[in-house]
Amino acid sequence: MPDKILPRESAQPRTKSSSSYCVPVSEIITVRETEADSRTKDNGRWQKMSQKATEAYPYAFTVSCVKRARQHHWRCNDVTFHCADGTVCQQWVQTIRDQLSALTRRPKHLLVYINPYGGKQQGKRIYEEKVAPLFSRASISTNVIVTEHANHARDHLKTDVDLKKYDGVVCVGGDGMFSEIVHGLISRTQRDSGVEQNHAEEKLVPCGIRIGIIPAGSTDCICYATVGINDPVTSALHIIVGDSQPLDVCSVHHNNTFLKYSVSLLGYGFYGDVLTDSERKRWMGPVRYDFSGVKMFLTHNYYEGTVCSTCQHSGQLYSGDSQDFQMDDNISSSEYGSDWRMIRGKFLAINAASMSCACPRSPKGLSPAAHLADGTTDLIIVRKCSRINFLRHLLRHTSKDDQFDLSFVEVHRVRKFHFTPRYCESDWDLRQGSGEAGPGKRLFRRICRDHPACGCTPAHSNWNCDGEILPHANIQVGVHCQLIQLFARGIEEASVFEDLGSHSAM
Ligand SMILES: CCCCCCCCCCCCC/C=C/[C@@H](O)[C@H](CO)NC(=O)CCCCCCCCCCCCCCC
Ligand SMILES: Nc1ncnc2c1ncn2[C@@H]1O[C@H](COP(=O)(O)OP(=O)(O)OP(=O)(O)O)[C@@H](O)[C@H]1O
Ligand SMILES: [Ca+2]
Repeated sequence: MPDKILPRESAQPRTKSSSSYCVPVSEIITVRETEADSRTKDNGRWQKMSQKATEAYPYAFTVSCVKRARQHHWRCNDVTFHCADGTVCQQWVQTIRDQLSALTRRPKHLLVYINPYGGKQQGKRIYEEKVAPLFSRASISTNVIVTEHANHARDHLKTDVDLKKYDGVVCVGGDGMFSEIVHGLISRTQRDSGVEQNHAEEKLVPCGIRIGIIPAGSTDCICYATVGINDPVTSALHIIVGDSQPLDVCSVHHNNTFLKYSVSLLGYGFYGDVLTDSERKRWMGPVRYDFSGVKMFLTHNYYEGTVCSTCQHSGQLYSGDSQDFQMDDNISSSEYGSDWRMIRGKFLAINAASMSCACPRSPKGLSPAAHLADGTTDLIIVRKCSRINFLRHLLRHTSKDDQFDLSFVEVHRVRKFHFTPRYCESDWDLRQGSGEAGPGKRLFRRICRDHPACGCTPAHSNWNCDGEILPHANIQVGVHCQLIQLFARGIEEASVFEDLGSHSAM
């Protein structure tokens, strides 16, 4: 490597001294020859070089690289290096370009879908102003499609696209838009491999193409939980450097019919009701969730039914870290066999979190220790309790206190679960031996369900499946380990932000 090179002093914290600057090649976005001007823009600030120095080092090149900022934000930082010799300068630029082209995990061609109506309806502007210029600097070519209706992206991916032309699919929008991409790609992959999605026990084939998310939604919990922040520039940079993060996907079936896939939250009761109520208030934007959240908190609906879950996988006993979680005394050998745990009762919420579900409302999320890619989902069961106790549980999502350390909350790390609402359980009353709800009472419950104005608690809620309402309460869920890959790397440790000198390459 050429040795006569003088970096501009920059405000980058990684600078070890005024004459050395370390950047891992894997974090370089691009390099270009620049005018050796006495005024150089480094780190967004104009810096002046002395006349003498400019004369001694008349050649320059600029490296654009990742710079870490607070709270997991990434930014693109320009550092200009000055050389005495033009050939040396060119050699540097060529060497860096060669090193960059040897990075095979970086995408070159991307298919981008923009939802112009997600979140605060800023998707198009965010992409054009913040993301497209970065992709173009990184020499990534794009095919951009602005969606015209719901499920446009999903159906396009399912049937029309030649996926071989692309190294990744990017969505600009929220969790709902991401869900469209996931459904399109998984369905396409299964169809191409001859796998029948309607069979709940079928092993699904992993998708071969990575997905990027540019956050422009209302919750953006997938971005928050896999990158650490919902910031468009940060996500664009993770795509450019070619990060990979596998993700588990839950399949949801009703009898032997496929309903949906879920990657973040499957929530019955409270989160199902919040979503159902908030869909009618879409015009409010992201604040609709807070409005409906308060309303459903005050309504305090509870639902009866049975949850059966297992942490076994393909006939082998699961030996993961489920002992981290408190176990309950509901363990029973049920009709499913002794490996299944059956929990019956009245619930305020049944939540399956396949990732932490961290979001701006709850930076630690619904299940702070959930794994992104271990083939399990965290089943959180909140039994019927007083409003004040439920509020204690909710409030703990926003503080350091453990939201599971309450007598009416339990959590199990599972690979499969089924839920049957009470009104679907034909033999419930026989098993209870109470005769409490005979045919007359059942008819009454049906009338109540059909006429909510009577004021009693409704018989069933809806499932919130990653922000989409599911029409069936009775569902079977299985986790498919690492079915998809994201352009992300999981949440970086704080130490990465403090000291980067150890993996330098220049
Ligand atoms: C007192 C403050 C308590 C704050 C408790 C905050 C807990 C928040 C947990 C958020 C979990 C988000 C899970 C992500 C799910 C996504 O797949 C999905 C699609 O984007 N988003 C939603 O369904 C959107 C779901 C949005 C749910 C918002 C719930 C807001 C609850 C507010 C309750 C207030 C009670 C106040 C009583 C006076
Ligand atoms: N052109 C479009 N017109 C109407 N709806 C669309 C269009 N494109 C996509 N959608 C649908 O809009 C819904 C919401 O989009 P998105 O997830 O991007 O935003 P959000 O719901 O505000 O955010 P979040 O999911 O993070 O809460 C998705 O379910 C998606 O299917
Ligand atoms: Ca998981």
